[in-house]
Parts: sequence; C-alpha cells; structure tokens
Amino acid sequence: MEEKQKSLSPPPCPSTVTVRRNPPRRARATPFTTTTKPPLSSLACAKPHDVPTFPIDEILSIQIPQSEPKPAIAESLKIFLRIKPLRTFTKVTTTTKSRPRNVWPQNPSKKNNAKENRNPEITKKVRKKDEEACITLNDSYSVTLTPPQSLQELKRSKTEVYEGFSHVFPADCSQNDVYDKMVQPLLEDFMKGKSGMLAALGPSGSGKTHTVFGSLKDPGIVPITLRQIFKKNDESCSGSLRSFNLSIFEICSERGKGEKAYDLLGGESSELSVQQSTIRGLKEVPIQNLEEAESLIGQAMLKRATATTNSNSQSSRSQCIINIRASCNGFSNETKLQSSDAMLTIVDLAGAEREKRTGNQGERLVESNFINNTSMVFGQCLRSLLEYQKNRKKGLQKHHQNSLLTRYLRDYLEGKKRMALILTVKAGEEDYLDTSYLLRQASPYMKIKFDNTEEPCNKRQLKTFPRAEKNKKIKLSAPKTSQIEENFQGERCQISQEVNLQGKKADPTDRSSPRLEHVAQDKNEREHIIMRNFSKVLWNVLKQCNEKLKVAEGEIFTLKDSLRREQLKSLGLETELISLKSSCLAQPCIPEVEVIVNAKEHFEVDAALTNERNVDDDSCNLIKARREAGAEESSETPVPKVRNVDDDSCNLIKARREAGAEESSESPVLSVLRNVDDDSCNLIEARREAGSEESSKSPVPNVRNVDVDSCNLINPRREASTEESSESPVLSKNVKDAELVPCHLSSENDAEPRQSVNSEENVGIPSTITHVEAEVTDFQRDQAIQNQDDPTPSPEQVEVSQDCINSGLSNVQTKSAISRRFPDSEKQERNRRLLPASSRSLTEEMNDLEIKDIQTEKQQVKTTNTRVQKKAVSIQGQETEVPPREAEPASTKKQKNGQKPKRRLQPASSVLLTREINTLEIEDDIAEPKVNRGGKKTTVSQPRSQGSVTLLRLLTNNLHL
Ligand SMILES: Nc1ncnc2c1ncn2[C@@H]1O[C@H](COP(=O)(O)OP(=O)(O)OP(=O)(O)O)[C@@H](O)[C@H]1O
Repeated sequence: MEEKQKSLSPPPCPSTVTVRRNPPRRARATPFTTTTKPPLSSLACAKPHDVPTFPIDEILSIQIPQSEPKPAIAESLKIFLRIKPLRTFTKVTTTTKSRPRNVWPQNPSKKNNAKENRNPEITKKVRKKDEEACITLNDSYSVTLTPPQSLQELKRSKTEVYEGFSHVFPADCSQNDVYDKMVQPLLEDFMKGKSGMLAALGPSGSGKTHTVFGSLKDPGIVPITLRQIFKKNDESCSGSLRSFNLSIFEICSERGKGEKAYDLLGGESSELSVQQSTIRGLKEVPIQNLEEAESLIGQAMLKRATATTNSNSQSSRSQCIINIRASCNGFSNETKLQSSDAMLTIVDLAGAEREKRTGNQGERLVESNFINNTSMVFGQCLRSLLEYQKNRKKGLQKHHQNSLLTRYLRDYLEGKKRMALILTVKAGEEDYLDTSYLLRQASPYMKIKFDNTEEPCNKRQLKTFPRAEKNKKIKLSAPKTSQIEENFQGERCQISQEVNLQGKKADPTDRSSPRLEHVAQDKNEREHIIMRNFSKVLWNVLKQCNEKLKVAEGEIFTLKDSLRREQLKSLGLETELISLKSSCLAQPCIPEVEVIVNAKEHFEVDAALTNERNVDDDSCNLIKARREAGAEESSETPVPKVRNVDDDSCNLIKARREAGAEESSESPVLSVLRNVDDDSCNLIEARREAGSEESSKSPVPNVRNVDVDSCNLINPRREASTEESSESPVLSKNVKDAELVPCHLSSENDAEPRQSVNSEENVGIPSTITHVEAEVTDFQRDQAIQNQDDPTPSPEQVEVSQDCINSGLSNVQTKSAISRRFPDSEKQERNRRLLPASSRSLTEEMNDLEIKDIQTEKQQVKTTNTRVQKKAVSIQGQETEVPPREAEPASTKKQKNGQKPKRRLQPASSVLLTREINTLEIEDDIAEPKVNRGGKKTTVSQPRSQGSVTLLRLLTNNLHL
C-alpha cells in the first residue's frame, strides 16, 4: 500500500510556495523551481483530457517552514536628560522691556551689554554666584537630586535618585553628543520612512532652545539633523528620489484668551488657520541643501516670539514646532520598497515658569499661564497614555483636546508613533524645585510604550493648504436667498478654480506642489465647510424670520386689544345714547339698554376669557351677534322705531295738519309730533310746548306725571275725549310710541264722531271698557278705515312700531292690551311675561274704573279750515259705520251688565301710585285756556291741566284713597 501511495504521490514540492491571491498589476514572473512548466504551444495543442489535475492536495500537504514572526516592537518611551552646566550667570533684576522677536544666533552676554549700553536707565544687578549643584550624575541612566541645605533642615525634601533614563547628558556634553545619542536613531528611522517626534521639556532657561537650535558656533539638534539628512541623502545616492521640506511654526497665546499659530517661514501674513488638529496655510519650504535649511532656521528664529525674563534673557514665549518632511518618490535602493513620506518633528516647548522666578507681570504673566498650561496638558496626555497602557479598559482620556499643541501631536501622545523626550534641567540649588518637579513628573513616562510599527505618514499633519483668502463674512441680517445663492455659487467657482490650480500644480516633477490626493481631500473638505457655512446662514435666516413673526404676532395682539377697547367704547357710547334717548322720551328703554349692557358684559367677559387669537373672531362674532340681537330687538327698540314712526308718521302729521289745522294747533299730539318728527329727543320740548299750550287738555303730561304704570289711563281718556279723538290716530301712534297705547285707539277715535265725544264730554265719563272692547272686536275694520281715510301708517308699520314700543316698554304694558292686540305674538307674550303682576292688576283695576272726563275743548272744535271740516265730515261718516254698541257709553254697558267694579287689594304699584297722587295738590280751580284771536292758545301758566286734575280725581275716587 505504501509503495502504491508513493508511486501515486506527486513529485516533491519546493520548500516555499507563493500563493498570491491578489497579485499586483505588475506582477513579476514566478520563478520556476522543480516543476517544469510545459510550453505554451504544447498547452495550446493539448487536448482537454490531457490537462493534469491541479495538485491541491499536494500543496496542502506541504509543510512550509514557518519563519519566526518578529515580535511586536514595543519600545519604551525614550527620555533623555540633559543637565545644564553650572556657570556664572547674570540675573537681571529689573527688566521691563521685552524683545518681541529673537535674533538668532545671539550671544546673551553681548546682548545684555548692548542693552545696558543702549538703555543706561535700566539698572542691573549682576552678581556672580558660585553655586552647588543639586543634581549629580550617577551614571548614564540615573541622577541623584539633592535638595538644598535649607530644605533639608526643614525636612521638607530628601535626596532622590531618578533612574531609567535613556541617557543622561552631563553638563559638559556637547551638542553632537546629544544628537548622536538621541537624534541619530530617530533620523535613521526617518530616513527609512518612519516618522518620529522629539520634544524638549524643562523649566525656563534650562537650555531647551539651546539644545534644539543651538547657535552658530554650537548648533543644536535641528541644524545637525539637517546636516546629517543631506549627508545621508548624498551618501545613499537616492537624492533624486527623496525630497525634503521644512516647515516651522509657533503656537502662542492670544492675550491669554486663545491660541494662535504663526508660520515662521511664511510671509507677512503669517497667521495660520487652525481647525481642530489641522493647521492650514502652513508653508512647506523645500530644502535642497544645508545652506537653504540653515538660512530658513535663522529666519524662523528671528520671527519667533521671545521675551526677557528673570530666568532667561531670551525666553521663548511660544511653542515652536519644526517639521522636516521627507518625500520619497520611487523605490529606495536600500529597502527595495516604495518609501512613504515621513515626518520628523522637533518641538521646542516654552519652559514652565514660576512667577517668583521669572517675575513676570502683565502680558508676560499671561504668557506664562499659557506656557504652563500647555506644559501641563502635555504632561496630562502622557500620564493618561501611561494609565491607558496599564489598564486599557479605562480608555484613553482626551486631554489632547485642551491645547492646540497636543491636538497637533495627538498621534504621538497616543503612543501611535515613535517619540522621544529630552528633559533639560538646571543644576543649581535654586533650581532644585523646578528640577525636582520635572523629574518627578517625567520619570513615569519612561514606562510608556509605543508601537514601533511604522504607519503611513499622518496626512493630517502633512496637509499644506495653499493660502486662500478668507471667506467673506456673509451678513446674517436676513440675507436674500439670491445673495446666498450667489455667495454659494461664488464659493463653488472659487473652489473649482483652486482645484484646477492645484491640479495643475500637482505635477509629479514639481515637488513643492501638493499631491492630487491632497487636492481631492481639500476639495471635499472645502465643500463640507461651504455647506456648513451655508447651513449656518440658512439657520440664521430662519431665526430672524421667526423673530419677525413673533414681532408681528405682538402687533396683532396689540391691535386686537385696541380693537377690543374701541368696541367697548362704542358699546358704552351706544348705551349712553340709548339712555339719553330714553331719558328724552321719559321712558326707559330697558330691553335695549339691557341688550346693550348684556352685550357689553358678555363682550367683556368673552374678551377676558377668550384666547388672544380668538379674541378677534369672538369679538367679531359678538359684534355680529349684537347686531343681530339689535336687529331683532330693533323692532322692539323704541328709539329707532320712534324715528321710523316719526318718518312714517310724518305724512300722517302732514295729513293731520291738512285735515285740521285748528285742531292740530290745539292738539298737543301734533305739537309733539312736530317735534318728534325732527328728533325724538325733542319730544320733551314738544311736550313742554304741548304742556304749556295744551296742558290743560292734553293727557300726555298728566300721564307722564302720574307714572308709567298709569299709562293705561290714557286710553279711556282718549276715548272719552272727542276732540282728541280726531287727532288720536296720530296721538295713538305717537303716544303709543311714547306711552305704549295701542294704535287701535286711533282708528277707533277716528271713527268716533266728534259730536258723540262732545256728548260724552257732557256726560263727563266715557266708558273706557266698552271702548276698549269695541276696539278689540273691530280692530281690523278700524284699520281698514284708517287705511282708506287716514294717511296714517299702514297697520304693519303701526304694528312694527307698536312692537317696538311695546318691547321697549314691556314693563308698563298691560296684559289685556297685548292679548287683544296681538294674541299670537311671541313678543307680546314675552312682554306679557315681563309685565309685573302689579301692573297687570293695576291695569285690570283701571279698566274697571269709570273715568269721567270733563275735559272738553270747545274752542278746538271750531275750525276755520274748510278742508279740515270736510275731513271731519268724512270722519263722522265713518263713524256711522261703527256699531252702536261701540258708541254706547261704558256706563250703559255697565248698567247692562249690572256689574260693579270689584274692589281688590291694591298691589304695591298701585299703592305707590296712590301715594304719588295723594301728594299732588289738586286744585279745584280749573284754569280756562286763553285763546287768542288766531285760535291758537297762548301760554298757560297753570300748574296742572284740567284733564289731569280730573284724572286725578277719578283716580282718587276710584281707588278709594
Ligand atoms: N548646555 C548648555 N551649554 C551652554 N549654554 C547653555 C546650555 N544650555 C543653555 N545654555 C544657555 O542658557 C541660556 C538659556 O538657554 P535657553 O534659552 O535654551 O533656555 P530655554 O529652556 O529655552 O528657556 P525658555 O524656555 O525660557 O525659552 C542661553 O543663553 C543658552 O545659551
């Protein structure tokens, strides 16, 4: 079996087999090993059944020798310590002026001497002091920190040993030593395409800037690095494939409020725009040789902000970042791999300062706060990284967001890239606290691990955007949509132009131009920014529209308030007008007033209760309702109807005037009507006139004087009065208007002959009851007669006016009168209900009274106008149509009926009426009216008319007062 298997087994496979799943496009030919590949021609000619099966089993059975995987390089953070040599130093006790910019290279001693010579006013105390070192070097990796004697006595501190440094540079070390130990490894990786960062930390004046930049005579790590870069580049003969760019910028505080970045290699406008961790507009200057690089370094140092403090005559006031970017084009001869961009970042932090040491004040103090804050955030980031690496469950705290520098160095501070720190300390005793603080803070950093696996160069830090003009600020005060669109279109055009320019610059031969991928990213980011700004503008526009809407709503509310007030005023005015009219008419217009008052109250209540937005509608509805109610009640309203009736009765009055001029001259009703024709308010004057002229004969003043409840007395009086009967249609209507006497009296009185009236006058007491009954039964007929003969208003008009008056004076209208006149009318029913019981009983009683009216106006009967006589004749003719029953006096009827008026308990109103009557001084003397030659009455100065006196007597007698 085994032999068979051996015979069937495929030939031995090579030791290594490359299975390429995703071969590159330019795949290289796979080297042939033992298996000979048949020629293509033979393959092409071979038949399908001759194709050998793919030896998948053989391949899988091959045991490939596994190369030992390289352990993940987890290097610890390299921390170097450099001790500044003890030396004679100058301490500036009074320094007031700080230089804004540094002059590099510069000799401090010469500088101080020059300053002293320039400004002799500045007093300087230069004292030389031989100090003892507080820090001693144990070995290349550890130091011992000894507190000064004063602190030892206080037992506040003790000697401490700090070890674990990557290397400790003694005071007498050179810049090259520092470079060799610290920078050289970073540079080698950098040249291989690995990015790295080196930062110098330490208190102010400890030698950070000296270490980083150095001087012409003693250049620091940056010049040395640049020198080594070009040296190595020349040695590797790959200079044509690698290019270097240099960029230097600083981050400083903006009067303590914020952080700003300035390009130290840029032109005049060196301020950079900062967005999160991206610094835009930073100029990357390609460097071809060392001379160019050194000149750029010198230029940057000149621009860097420095100031003189007690600790350092040239104290750096900003965080300075130097970026050296290596761009590799093609394959490296060393690695045979395509190299990526690498960045070597060297950071010269501003030294932490103590106020006591620096003596900073004002702006310097603000800068100190900024510097110390940045140093603190930097340390927090490292400590949080250490804690995170100890316990990754906690998560990495985002302290890097607290400063621009840490945001920019985020990848390093999160342990993603290699970095190294160099601590610079001063060895003097007086620097013990600063040194101790720094060592205690930084010694744990040695435990920080970082991945040495190279990542592609962080594009975020490499972004160099061409300087573009700042976007124009768009006015947020309600810009028009067209303006927004124009701005948007303009920005888009600008972007397209910039993109085109960038695309043109993205020539591979032009190393200074950004790459196409950067251009694409820039385009996307700029579009994003534009859309964001556009959305902000739209948001602001919407907010402003909302504010305007609120203002408009407020105006609407105020307008509604004013409208409500005006409506209330108008209601009040209407109420006053109605009350005035009612007072003029001497009759209360209670329903109308009630309607208005109720409407006003309802309106006020509604206005108070209804919502603001519904006020208008509600008020409008209320007004409509009020108008409707007014329309409904207008038929019951005496005032307007009085006007209507006045208008309607105008013709009647004229006719009456024509019919009986003399009578009308004597009639108080006509005189009243004349006045009422013009205006109802003049009714009082008319009545006064009537009272003055006809007061002795006119029932109207008396009725008014008696009471409203006694208005029913008018009917019998009118019926009894023949002289007035001729005028009674008008009187009935006018007095009806004013006194709620039904209009049936008019027709009846018209039909009543004057002679009979005279006879009745002679009798003295006409029968009111009989008369009323007659008018009820013959009401329609009387109306027909009226329509035929009298220019009185039509029955409908009279009815309407009657309704109006009745409703207006429903409190005084008798039930019987209403039931007779309008038995089916709802309004009358309502008025009947509204009529008080006392008034009804009084009316009934009054109907039972036998009123004897001795008032006759003989002089009125005599008319001089023939036409009026004809009219009177016609009226008399009409009277003949009246049934004799109607003509019968009430006494006769009473005798026939054999009924006596029942004496009942008087209601309260009657009692009041009686009291009023009793208070009246009834004079027996009846003043005779004076008649002038024209038949017109002169002014009568009698206090009471004859009729009224008679009426009072009747009342007194019948009421058994
Ligand atoms: N190792 C050194 N050898 C010689 N001189 C040094 C050394 N270190 C610092 N100095 C000198 O000390 C002075 C202060 O140094 P430097 O300006 O570098 O301090 P700094 O830490 O940058 O201070 P700051 O943080 O305020 O900028 C400089 O004049 C510098 O020449």
